[in-house]
Amino acid sequence: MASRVGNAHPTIVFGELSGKVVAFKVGLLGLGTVGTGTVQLLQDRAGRHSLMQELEIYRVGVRSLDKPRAVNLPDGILTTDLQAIVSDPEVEIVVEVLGGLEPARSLIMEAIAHHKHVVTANKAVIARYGNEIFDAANAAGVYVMLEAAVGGGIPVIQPLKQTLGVNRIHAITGIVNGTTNYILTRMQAEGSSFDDVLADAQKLGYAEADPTADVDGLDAGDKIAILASLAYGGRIKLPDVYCEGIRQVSQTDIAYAQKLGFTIKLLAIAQRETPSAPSASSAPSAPLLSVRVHPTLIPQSHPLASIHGVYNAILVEAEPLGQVMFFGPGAGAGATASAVVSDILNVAAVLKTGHLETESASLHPLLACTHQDYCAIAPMSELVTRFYARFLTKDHPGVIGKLGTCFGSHGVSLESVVQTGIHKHLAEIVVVTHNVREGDFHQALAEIRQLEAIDSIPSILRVLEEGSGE
Ligand SMILES: NC(=O)C1=CN([C@@H]2O[C@H](COP(=O)(O)OP(=O)(O)OC[C@H]3O[C@@H](n4cnc5c(N)ncnc54)[C@H](OP(=O)(O)O)[C@@H]3O)[C@@H](O)[C@H]2O)C=CC1
Ligand SMILES: N[C@@H](CC=O)C(=O)O
Ligand code: NA
Repeated sequence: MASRVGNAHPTIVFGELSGKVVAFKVGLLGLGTVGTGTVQLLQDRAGRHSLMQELEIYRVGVRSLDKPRAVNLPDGILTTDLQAIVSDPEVEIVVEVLGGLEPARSLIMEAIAHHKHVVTANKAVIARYGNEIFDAANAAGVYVMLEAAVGGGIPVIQPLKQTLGVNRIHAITGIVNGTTNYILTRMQAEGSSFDDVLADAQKLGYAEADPTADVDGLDAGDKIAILASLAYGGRIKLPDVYCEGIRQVSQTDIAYAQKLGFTIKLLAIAQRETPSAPSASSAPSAPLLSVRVHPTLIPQSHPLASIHGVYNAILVEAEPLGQVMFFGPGAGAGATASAVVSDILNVAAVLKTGHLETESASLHPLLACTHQDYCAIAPMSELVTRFYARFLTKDHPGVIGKLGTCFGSHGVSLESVVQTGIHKHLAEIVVVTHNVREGDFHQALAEIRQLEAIDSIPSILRVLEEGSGE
């Protein structure tokens, strides 16, 4: 019998024993969109990596045994006792695809306590409880893998941990939420209403159980926190991540953006605010980061402007590599299952080497997450970006001049000013600024709001800063 680090339970033997292939037993928690895709992939192995032959779906935990399922499982596999799965001595790898915070978090912690390796697609849990989960996993000598948690099927977590690890990352700019990209794409292409398109995204299995997480930018916030943590080698406090969703993006702004040569995307951005070259002291200091999610006007020529529908893309700017963009389906059963099963395979591959079987074994440094320190996040007021703002004003002579004066007195320089006509006795004026400190822009707006001629400011959106990723 093989034994693993610190495992109090009798353990299964990996690989071949007396000529008989012994499988890695997988305990799957959840059989919804991603769980079903995972089972389908594990049951259809021909033509895929040969190590998949050694993965066995041992138990599948669900809420209801009566629900019709799209997959056939042998009797006795399906159970509502998820607790029993994470503590079963036979189970080697626990796959958590339940979603939500609880019981997902507790089950992951319990699986780790029972020395199971964990594969999860749950960015909400990892972004909030990554600290306790990775501390526990490192202490227990087990892996927690999360490729499916960001960008669905797109390989981006493993590249950040491995192939990109030798680079200094300047910025990550991503479309990382399939639901909102699908909504924005259809609103822009067809003029469809927000609510109708959201309902379609839910039917297609893209949206979270509570789609608020998608629409309000929180899902993208969780994902960029995870990416930033990997790229900058430190933990991220989730409340420091600024999140603004797409509810306020209107057809009017979509039309203006198009006229001005932009497209509107929900971007998740992590970038260094301090120079990336180390100082003469050579001691690596934690970089000051900007980590944020907001709808953004991006030039139609930008590589992210052509990412449509449920597709995601993550543009990484790195030194010495330069720009690299990861692109692919960011949600959906098959795509996400591809990431889940590749994580299972990675764990199985390490286990097959027998690497963890001795007491002195340590986790593979390119698969484990071992950060201890926190990254410093700059306040949004310090962000330097461009802005788009739409004003409704009384049709008085000299209004544009007054707007210009207020902006000018706060150092806000305007790139363009457009007035298209009168709506219900009000003039509509749209301005796009050059790069400006966000705090200065808001001070100018506070002054503008006091102007007698201003009726309202229905939209304020950020515009991708000049020189960013183009
Ligand atoms: N959908 C997607 O495209 C993607 C999803 N993800 C992530 O994957 C995870 C799963 O998402 P998805 O498959 O869409 O979710 P679903 O809602 O489709 O499926 C959830 C599954 O978990 C089971 N479940 C939920 N809560 C419990 C509980 N308390 N006890 C027992 N079983 C429970 C459900 O059981 P039952 O079937 O009996 O109701 C269901 O099988 C989430 O973390 C999500 O963020 C990541 C990338 C893409
Ligand atoms: N709800 C998420 C699913 C994948 O993470 C999305 O729409 O991107
Ligand atoms: Na991924």
